[in-house]
Amino acid sequence: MQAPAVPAVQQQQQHCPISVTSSGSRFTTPAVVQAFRLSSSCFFHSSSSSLRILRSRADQPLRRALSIPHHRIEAMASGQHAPISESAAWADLKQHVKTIEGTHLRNLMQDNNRCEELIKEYDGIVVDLSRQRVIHDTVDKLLNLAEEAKLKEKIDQMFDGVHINETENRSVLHAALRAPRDEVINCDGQNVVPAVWDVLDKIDAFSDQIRSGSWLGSTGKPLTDVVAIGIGGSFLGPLFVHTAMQTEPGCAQAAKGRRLRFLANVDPIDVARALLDLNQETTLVVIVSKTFTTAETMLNARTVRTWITSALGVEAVSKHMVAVSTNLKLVKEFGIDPANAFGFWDWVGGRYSVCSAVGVLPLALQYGFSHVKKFLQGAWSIDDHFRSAPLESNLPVLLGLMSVWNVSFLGCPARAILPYCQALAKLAPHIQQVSMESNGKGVSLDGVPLPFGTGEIDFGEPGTNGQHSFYQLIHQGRVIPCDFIGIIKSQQSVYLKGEQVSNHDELMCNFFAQADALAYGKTREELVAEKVPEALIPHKMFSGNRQSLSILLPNLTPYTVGQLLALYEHRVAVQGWIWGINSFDQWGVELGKSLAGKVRTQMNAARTKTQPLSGFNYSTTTLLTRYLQGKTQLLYPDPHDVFPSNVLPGFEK
Ligand SMILES: O=P(O)(O)OC[C@H]1O[C@](O)(CO)[C@@H](O)[C@@H]1O
Repeated sequence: MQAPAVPAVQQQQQHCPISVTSSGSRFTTPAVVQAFRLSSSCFFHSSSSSLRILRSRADQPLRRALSIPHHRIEAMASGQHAPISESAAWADLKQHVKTIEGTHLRNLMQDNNRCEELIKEYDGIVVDLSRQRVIHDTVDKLLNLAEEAKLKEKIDQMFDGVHINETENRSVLHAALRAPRDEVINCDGQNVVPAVWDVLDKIDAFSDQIRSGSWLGSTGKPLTDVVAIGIGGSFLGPLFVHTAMQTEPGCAQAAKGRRLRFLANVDPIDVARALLDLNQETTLVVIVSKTFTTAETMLNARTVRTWITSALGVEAVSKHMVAVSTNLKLVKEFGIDPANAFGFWDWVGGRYSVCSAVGVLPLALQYGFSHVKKFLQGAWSIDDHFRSAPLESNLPVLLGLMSVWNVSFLGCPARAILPYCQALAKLAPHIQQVSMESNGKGVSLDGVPLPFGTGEIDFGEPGTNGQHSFYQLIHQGRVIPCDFIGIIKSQQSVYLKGEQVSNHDELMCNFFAQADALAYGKTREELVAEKVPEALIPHKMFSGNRQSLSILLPNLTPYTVGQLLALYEHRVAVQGWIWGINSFDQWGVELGKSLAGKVRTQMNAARTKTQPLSGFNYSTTTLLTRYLQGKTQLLYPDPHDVFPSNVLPGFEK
């Protein structure tokens, strides 16, 4: 039998005699290699003498033996950090995977002490982590990883207004948006809380004027309908909260006679849908854009402005259009009175902006400010917990660590968000942006390519709808860690005579059943005992051992919606901090945007001057040509100011 090949690095370790002397210490191979490797985390993060050794000429055999590239050593010397995957805590968890692979949730769930330890509670929220593939040691090791990543320091830095969004040189202070009036949160030496409350007070007064009818449209009618134009973070968060509040009895009562619509997509179909059956005279338009430059939002804003002015005249803009932005200069240039603009700050990331005027204004217009204030209070309850609770009982921290465990160690790149509550139908799309735009990164904060994947693929649907859709794959196909979210007291109650349980209880029976079905599965023995025909047994077997976690809320009110939001926001940040990435920038969305600009220029030239396309590859040229040759509803070069009325009801010339 042939001897197994010795890896190159190992050969170097075996054959290359290394002797490095520094500060009176003598290092020899293989002990030195081993020691350096084992203590890699502290070595990488702090040991300047180790770095000196590695940078010196004499270190070269050691450098080769450790297989540390030259650029990495220079990077470390200039203050860059090694990826967390090179730390001892990470290696320990990698090792620990083997232990976990020898367990099954069916057995782990028998251990009541373990389960008790993994069920956490804070301010009415119960988080059950017992169906995660973890044992006591796993949590300890994950907490070591958190320490290695300096998680507590990162949390403190966020609340202290440090510019942790380094690539944009900004603080990350969305928590300040929901801070009580008397809280002090500094950014660049200034307490931002008073400025936050100035805007909230302005929204309170303005929304009250609109809702009470003391602010009237240009023809003297009350403004009962609101169209909020915005995309991405300027849309998904507000839509999530609106959907969650819509059926809550107090909110529904407060919204009587009012409509709130969102217009996000630049697709004219979305314009038609958003404006369907609306009357310009009774409609208030809120343009929501942090930058006020987003192409889709600005075209939609111009389109809807045309819809308003074509019916009511240019003067109507001051009564029918307001804006939310950090770019008040562009708001003014668009023609909106600065008095009708609601500002926020560059330390609020778009996907974290629902608690700024981005969400608060449209929601206050629909439900009244008092309800929205409770939503902010709920979010702050979690903020306060996040910044002060010890890591081992800190809900967002534990949730984040479980996700890192699943993604980076158990090899599960996706996560399903499964609220058993129709009012949370827009939670998954919102968290999809919060999570995937934040953590879908390829390089560390230092700009070094990461040797592991970050982020996860988030998707979800409310139960039980999802059960009749993609759960098949979750039960018998791929392993997708699931978040089950249940509500104790439903927003609506229905209990029919003669039924075994109320409608909400029926829903929740599924919530409880699914988590155990995934954890336990179904064995061959059980199927045999049920006398299932042999040929069907493989098809009816469930491997089980599929991890999930459950979040149980006492009810779904504005307050708990706020809690849920903050829980997810901070969980995503925790994951990013562990992975060592910047969760608060989003450079990855830029390339597509600029290429669309190139297509736009050529499309205009082709349509108006019949100029041939140039600079595109064969495939794009072929499809673009086919598109340009095809039938279109609109004629160039003779643009209409409005769309034909059959396409867009309300666009009558
Ligand atoms: O609010 P804005 O500036 O219009 O940006 C909208 C969205 O576009 C993005 O910049 C990128 O898609 C998001 O981060 C942001 O929420």
